[in-house]
Amino acid sequence: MIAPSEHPDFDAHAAVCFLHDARTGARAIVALHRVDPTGTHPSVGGCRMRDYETTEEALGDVLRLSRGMSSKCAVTGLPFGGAKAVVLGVPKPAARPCVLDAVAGFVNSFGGRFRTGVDVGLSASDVEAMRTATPWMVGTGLIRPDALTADGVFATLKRAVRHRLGRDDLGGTTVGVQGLGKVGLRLARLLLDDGARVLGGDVDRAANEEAAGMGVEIVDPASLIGLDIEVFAPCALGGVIGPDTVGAIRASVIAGSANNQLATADLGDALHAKGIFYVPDYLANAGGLIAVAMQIEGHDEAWAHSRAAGLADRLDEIVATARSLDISIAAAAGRLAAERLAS
Ligand SMILES: NC(=O)c1ccc[n+]([C@@H]2O[C@H](COP(=O)([O-])OP(=O)(O)OC[C@H]3O[C@@H](n4cnc5c(N)ncnc54)[C@H](O)[C@@H]3O)[C@@H](O)[C@H]2O)c1
Repeated sequence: MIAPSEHPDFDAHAAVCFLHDARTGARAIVALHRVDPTGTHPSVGGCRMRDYETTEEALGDVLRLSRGMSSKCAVTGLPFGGAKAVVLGVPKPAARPCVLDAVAGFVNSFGGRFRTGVDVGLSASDVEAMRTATPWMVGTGLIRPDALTADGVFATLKRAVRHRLGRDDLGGTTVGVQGLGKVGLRLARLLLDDGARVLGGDVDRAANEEAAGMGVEIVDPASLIGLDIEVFAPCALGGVIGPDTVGAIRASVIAGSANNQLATADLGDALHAKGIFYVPDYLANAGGLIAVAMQIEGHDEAWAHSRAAGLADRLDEIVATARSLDISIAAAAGRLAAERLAS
């Protein structure tokens, strides 16, 4: 396997640590992209569990996701460093508690400099189980991160619709939600309540059934990106907008919760050239981070709700920069994040 520093997604990460637990066979990687040198603020990011095909694939995922967390902290003005954990392989149910225990011990070894919580493949009950082995699990406060993530996506999606389509409410707007998990399902509910027509799809049949019961029109999730919809909301996994798919997009707005939606950073400019209003994923989905900040810093619920709603105002600032410099929204957000990280 190549050294982390030679991986194309390595971005001068502060630390990349590997777990290989001999007792359980558990394997995990923690990447700390940026750390607070004063030790005042921890580095934060969720813990993802997936069946990666190779260790390199998992390494690339954790390097990109932790960098995205730093961008998220920067654009939201939160003082944490970006980090992430990935667990390599979904264990059989009988082995799951032991693997979670080993991963929790790994998290513990960072002594609080790394805080983590739920991400794809981990449930709230998994996080509760890990809390028995480490006090550094987050997202267990009064507001669930996935709920606030959906609220933030909804707020930025609506603002993007105002910018691009000139509408203040979603009545009659057609939105396609790809992935109907914790975030996608709640987002679908918010969209329906606002009058949108919601098409959605998930690879999981139970998720589709639950969404259909709410009024979502179920379609093949892979086809969603090319459908004649006005808004595309990717809420499954990353890389959904790639060089091969960008040409097929007919939506005018893209706003969703999935991390790393663009397979490569230059696709933000390609979307802009097509007249597509792309809300940078690390802004749209920053609600989860706000829920975590609320818990770490001891804020109240009103603070968290107002910060999540305020993501739409952050989008306005980014749009103003993009217009004044005649660059894409993705490029303007990238500049803002880079400037804040540098300072
Ligand atoms: N939960 C949070 O607080 C949070 C915060 C920020 C970003 N995100 C990101 O948002 C996305 C969704 O998070 P979540 O918490 O809802 O996860 P989740 O695991 O609850 O839901 C993901 C859903 O996507 C489905 N899926 C997987 N592959 C798919 C495919 N190819 N096509 C369609 N559906 C597919 C899964 O079956 C699942 O139902 C992830 O990318 C996650 O990293 C989540």
